[in-house]
Amino acid sequence: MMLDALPPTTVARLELASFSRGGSVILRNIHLDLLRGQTLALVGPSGIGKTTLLRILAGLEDGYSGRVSVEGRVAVVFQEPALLPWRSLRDNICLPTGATRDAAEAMLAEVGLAGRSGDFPGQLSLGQQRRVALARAFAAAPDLLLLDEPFVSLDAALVQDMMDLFLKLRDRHRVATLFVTHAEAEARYLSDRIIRLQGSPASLAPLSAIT
Ligand SMILES: Nc1ncnc2c1ncn2[C@@H]1O[C@H](COP(=O)(O)OP(=O)(O)OP(=O)(O)O)[C@@H](O)[C@H]1O
Repeated sequence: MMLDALPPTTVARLELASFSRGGSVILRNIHLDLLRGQTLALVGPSGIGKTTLLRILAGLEDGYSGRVSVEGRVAVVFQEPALLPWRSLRDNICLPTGATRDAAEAMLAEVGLAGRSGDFPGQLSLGQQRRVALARAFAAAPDLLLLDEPFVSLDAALVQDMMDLFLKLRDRHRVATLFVTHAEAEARYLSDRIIRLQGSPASLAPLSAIT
């Protein structure tokens, strides 16, 4: 949704007065800007509303008061890779993004899956499927990238590989990123700024900068 023109470096602006679910206020008074080429990490305890905030930015939630302004395309990477099992890796990228076959294969090569474009998701490990999900997100040439715990349950070496891969793609595509994580070490490694959600999930959840 685009309501007002944003400053040129601002890809998305959230001005949330409140969001309620099941009669409880989950989020209140959250204002943030996401800037081109920058990564904002969102941390906080389980159940506080991190995914909800990300979903509001993605346009997947209504029922909030306030406004969300986004300039351009949005791509989301959830915890689960959410690939179509009956489609090849190439089709998993081309169909949702409109990328050409060549572009999809080039993106798969970028994430270390050269020559695998005709394979199916079931032939891949979870870590490899996550790479495809990241490739699919960047193939959409997003202006705003929303990552919801994309490295959870991967081993430490693979997390490091995935984080370095993300940094390479982010810098090339100059995307604005919101990165939701429990892992503050990941947040520090990847982001320009870290923000934390605090407070009871059933009441106010003010946001405060910690870096
Ligand atoms: N589909 C849903 N229906 C009802 N309540 C929900 C739903 N999804 C989330 N909630 C509730 O909304 C609140 C915020 O959930 P959310 O998933 O945004 O938290 P989170 O900080 O992302 O948690 P986690 O770190 O565990 O993923 C929680 O109290 C949760 O129980």
